[in-house]
Amino acid sequence: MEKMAGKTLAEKVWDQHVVVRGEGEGSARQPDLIYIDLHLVHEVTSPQAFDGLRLAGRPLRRPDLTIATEDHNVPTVDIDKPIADPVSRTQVETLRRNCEEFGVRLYPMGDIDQGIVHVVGPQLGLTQPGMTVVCGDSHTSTHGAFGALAMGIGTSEVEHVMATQTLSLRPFKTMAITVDGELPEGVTGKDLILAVIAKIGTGGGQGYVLEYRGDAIRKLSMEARMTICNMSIEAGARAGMIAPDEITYEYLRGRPHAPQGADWDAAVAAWDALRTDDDAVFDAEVHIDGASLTPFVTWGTNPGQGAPLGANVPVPEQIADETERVAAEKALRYMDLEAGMPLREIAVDTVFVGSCTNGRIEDLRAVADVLKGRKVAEGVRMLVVPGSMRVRAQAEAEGLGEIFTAAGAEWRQAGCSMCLGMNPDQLAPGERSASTSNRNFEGRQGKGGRTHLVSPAVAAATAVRGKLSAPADLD
Ligand SMILES: CC(C)[C@H](C(=O)O)[C@@H](O)C(=O)O
Ligand code: SF4
Repeated sequence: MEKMAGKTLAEKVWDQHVVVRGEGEGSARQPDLIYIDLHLVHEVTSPQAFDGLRLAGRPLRRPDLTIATEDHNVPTVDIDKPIADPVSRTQVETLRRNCEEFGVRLYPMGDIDQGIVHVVGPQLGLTQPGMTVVCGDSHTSTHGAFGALAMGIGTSEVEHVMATQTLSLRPFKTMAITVDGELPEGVTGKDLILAVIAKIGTGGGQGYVLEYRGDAIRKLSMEARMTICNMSIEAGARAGMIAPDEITYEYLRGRPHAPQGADWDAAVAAWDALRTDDDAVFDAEVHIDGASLTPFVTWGTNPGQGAPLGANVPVPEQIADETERVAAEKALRYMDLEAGMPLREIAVDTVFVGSCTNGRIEDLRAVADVLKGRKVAEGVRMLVVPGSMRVRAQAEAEGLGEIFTAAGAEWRQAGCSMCLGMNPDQLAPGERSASTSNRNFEGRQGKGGRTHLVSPAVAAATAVRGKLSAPADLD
């Protein structure tokens, strides 16, 4: 980052936030102290941090830049009743007490602004281009879709940010992921990011901030951009970013926390200047031909074990790399899949639409488009879970809720839900899902559960056919 050439988007945002530059050069350079513009908080990773402040007798440095919501542990039905599970109830009650004591704005269950932390920030216009955003949550990378430098942090760092509004961070490397050409019809941001992770691997982004660029990215909606940045962490990256443009501004304009009037114009001028300079040099570059992509699904137990829906489950003996071969064998055993079988023949018993990856309004519209006039296959349970209560309200206003219910899906309240097994929405041992979430690790959606990561359109078509499918596979 000491280059004389132009700067990348990530470097510009970083430079604008350096409070104290670390001493030394090159690999010996000490971390920089970075100012944090927005700190998002949820019930899972905040209790110890608040305890730490309390023990040290310190106040929260900037309550006005801190915002909390309840998401991981909340049930998505009967939310007017006390949470039945004692662990979840304690988590949520602790967050409420802490927020009250330290003066943090909190969106509790039942509030119109409650929802998954990474859906709530953008929807309120809290997440803005050029900001540094942190949260004790790995999928904070979502906010990079706005041209923010957004990173997941650990609990001790959460405490540091609470106490000082700064964070000690090591400089990163930069990687450009350029997607040129036009995405074929039916290919979404989710398919694109699953293909990227399959290509570079779950460790491919380690130490890097990824910048997604190219024609195909420029044409994507904010929702799709968020899906892509969200899963940067699944490639091991520190963050993912997309330069702000008219689509970003259109999304932000008029949101409750977006700048207004003359402030808006000044903000847009500053945001325009954040783009990567033409002469900037990335530490690594990856190119993807957007036109070559098709709907993409995972067959294994990490997000990099994916393939085009039209392909077959891999045959481990044919995988040259030994580590990958052993991983594939293990994954197929856990997933109970036959090597070489067509992915389209994999039958599921559960379909989950939701999460911070794909629980936004555009995702729900895509699902409704497929489900309209159709039925969820017999024996398949389908959950549609909005990422926030506002997303739910909008979906209701657009008549989507009725479409889901008429098709036989369960239309729920907002939360992380079946993305992870921290609330009542879980897979039973041996159950198999098509899920729009971001992680397919062993037991992620419930002990012994098996997960195939898919796009919302594929999730909906799979619900109708009962086997992994794209909308084009339906009559
Ligand atoms: C609970 C939280 C710490 C975790 C994360 O950091 O990502 C969760 O959101 C997840 O998706 O696994
Ligand atoms: S929806 Fe899933 S990935 Fe996103 S914050 Fe919640 S648990 Fe983590």
